Amino acid sequence: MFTDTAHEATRSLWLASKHHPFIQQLQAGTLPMATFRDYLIQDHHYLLEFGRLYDLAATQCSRPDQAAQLHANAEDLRHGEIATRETFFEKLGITPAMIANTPVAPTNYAYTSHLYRSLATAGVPGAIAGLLPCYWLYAEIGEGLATKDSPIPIYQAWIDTYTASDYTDAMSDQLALANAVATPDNQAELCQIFIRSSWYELNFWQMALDHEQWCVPEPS
Ligand SMILES: Cc1ncc(C[n+]2csc(CCO)c2C)c(N)n1
Repeated sequence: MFTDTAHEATRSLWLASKHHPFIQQLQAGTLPMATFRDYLIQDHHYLLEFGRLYDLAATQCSRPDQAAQLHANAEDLRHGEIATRETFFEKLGITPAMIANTPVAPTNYAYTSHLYRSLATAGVPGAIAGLLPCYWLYAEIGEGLATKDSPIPIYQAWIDTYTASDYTDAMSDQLALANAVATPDNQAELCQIFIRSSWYELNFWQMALDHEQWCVPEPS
């Protein structure tokens, strides 16, 4: 099955994400709040692209049932993760202007560009394969973090998002969708896309930890 092969191929990358200092410090409560804030702002930009890509993939999908699932995923994302993050922004005093004035960091830009490229080069199955690690890796990270509470309530609230049962239940639908669009002909390409997304996931933690910036301001 595609998802088994892809999971096996990314074992060490996922382990590196699960053990990344960002995650360890989040659980220990030692992650600087400025780093968490930066992560949330970058991730907001990321999640908006994620939703757009689901909608775009849905418009290109020839199977009505799969198109409906992709649209539903986009809606669930907006009502779920994106809405939850709004409450974090309120608690932390992060305003829409602050978000709008923060440029998308290089790794974030490259990651979301990879997702669009996957749709462009490998069609709807490519987009689904590219988006799958985002869902699945966070579920596994949440599972790993569930053993011990973080002493910082907002860090624990972040962790709780990915251990909630409605989130983990939705996982099986995502896995089924990925296996439904994988074929003997596209499986190797989908696996490469999945691996690259997993690699970007790892780099995304490091981007937040480093407060990654462009060397010169973005052209406007
Ligand atoms: C860099 C990054 N990767 C993955 C996720 C997690 N995530 C993104 S979309 C989605 C599905 C619906 O919520 C999930 C779980 C994130 N937040 N940021």
